[in-house]
Amino acid sequence: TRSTRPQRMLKAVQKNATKGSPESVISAIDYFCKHSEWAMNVGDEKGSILDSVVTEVNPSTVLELGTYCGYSTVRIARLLSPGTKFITLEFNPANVTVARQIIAHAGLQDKVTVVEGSSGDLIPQMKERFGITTFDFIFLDHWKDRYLPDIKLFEECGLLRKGSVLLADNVICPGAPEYLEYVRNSPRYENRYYPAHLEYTKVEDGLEKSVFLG
Ligand SMILES: Cc1cc(-c2n[nH]c(CCNC(=O)c3cc(-c4ccc(F)cc4)cc(O)c3O)n2)ccn1
Ligand SMILES: [Mg+2]
Repeated sequence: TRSTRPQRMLKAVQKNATKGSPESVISAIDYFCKHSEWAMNVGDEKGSILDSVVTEVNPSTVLELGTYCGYSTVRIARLLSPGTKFITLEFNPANVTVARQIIAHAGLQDKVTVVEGSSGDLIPQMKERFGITTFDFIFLDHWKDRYLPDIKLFEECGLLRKGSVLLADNVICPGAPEYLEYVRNSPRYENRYYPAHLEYTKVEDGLEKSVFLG
């Protein structure tokens, strides 16, 4: 049967990227998405903003929602200090398989744990299953209608501390209007919007950074 887009992306990484080089994996995926097939990776423009925020926060605990093929997972993991606890959640089991192979090609398999499942089920399990107390950095890049319920879940589960940084992809396209309204009207968050474009296109999109004030 016909291969899937993530499987074709993995083949492109295995063919074109140097094993053990995160930068070459990132470049190979961006090349594939620009010249072969569009795919919903955060991309190079928004990826550079992600890089700058991760570097600024220098987190000890990281959660990514929405692994997809592991592109942003590789971008984040390559910047983390040794000993950082990094967990990424992916709903689609076929994508989990592809992501683990792309992350391994980058040589970053020991830096991150890829967990299959839905955010609503897994967030309440973070403390008991992974020994997390709070997250220093959270990258929201999963189903856009889950951004709002999941930030409320983080608050309810006591997974945020004063200074925790949340960075949300796609707040314009596909959009997360209820999430934006919540964080921008809540006295408990300090927000900054980073204008950009939908990955590999000229369509308007952006990232919203929200710092939890406790
Ligand atoms: C509930 C739950 C869910 C998950 C989960 N795992 N994997 C994902 C991926 C979600 N990502 C997207 O849907 C997404 C879509 C577009 C897009 C698509 C089509 C267009 F025309 C324009 C833009 C662009 C993007 O940048 C995106 O990130 N979610 C993991 C855990 N729990
Ligand atoms: Mg996204």
